[in-house]
Amino acid sequence: MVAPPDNDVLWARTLHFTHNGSPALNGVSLGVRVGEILAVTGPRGSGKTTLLQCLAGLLPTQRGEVWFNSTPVHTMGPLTRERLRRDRFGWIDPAPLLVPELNVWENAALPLMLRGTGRRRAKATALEWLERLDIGDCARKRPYALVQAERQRVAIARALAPAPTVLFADEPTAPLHSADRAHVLRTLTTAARSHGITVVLATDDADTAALADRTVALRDGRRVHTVHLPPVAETEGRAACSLSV
Ligand SMILES: Nc1ncnc2c1ncn2[C@@H]1O[C@H](COP(=O)(O)OP(=O)(O)OP(=O)(O)O)[C@@H](O)[C@H]1O
Repeated sequence: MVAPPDNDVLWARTLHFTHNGSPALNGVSLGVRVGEILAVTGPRGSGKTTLLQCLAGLLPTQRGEVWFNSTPVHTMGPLTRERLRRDRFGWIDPAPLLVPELNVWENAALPLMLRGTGRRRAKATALEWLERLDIGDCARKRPYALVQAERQRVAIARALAPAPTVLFADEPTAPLHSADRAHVLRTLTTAARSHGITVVLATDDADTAALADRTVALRDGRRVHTVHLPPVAETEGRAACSLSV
């Protein structure tokens, strides 16, 4: 086993993953640098969610290696992976999963309290994040009283509140209206940059990927190389458009 480069917080080598016989990842290798926002793009079914779940230790590695800060994740047992996720990682699902019995601030404060932060401090931090995501007014409501887009903001606040080392965001703005999307994404990326949080973001939306520092594209469980065209002057762009038409 060769340890990953020092400036990579996460590193995967030739990852393969099969869901009940159906292949999802087919030899994916990648490194995620400390503090970067990395977009994982690709069409539906290309393996984005599976890749994030393997990197986050949610799925056990079947073949290949995953390293976090020079520690092998692929050799960890379920309990060690669970502790790693609790203490170092944050996760945002495409649909918000909140605890129905807890109110909004309690939901947002939950990961902090699970890490051992006292209730008062956890509440104050959760409230700050809820304010940043424009959902502070709902702090005492229960999840059922919120619309889906508000619940997703709570889920994002909950993921950011403990300032995880790595935040995995799987289509985090999927339930939001396009008007809300840009604001929530900008809040997420600004917060990540100011707190030095590394973000791995799965998306099939080009506008969302454009906010990342770097993009890794998947197709049928493999990495594919994308060509980045240099920006062209508006007139040249128009000429190219009309030519292609
Ligand atoms: N629990 C599962 N059981 C069986 N097959 C699965 C399961 N999860 C994913 N797959 C299959 O694995 C492949 C990769 O799925 P994955 O969800 O990782 O891709 P994705 O790019 O995130 O797609 P989407 O954008 O639809 O979530 C697909 O063919 C999918 O049908």
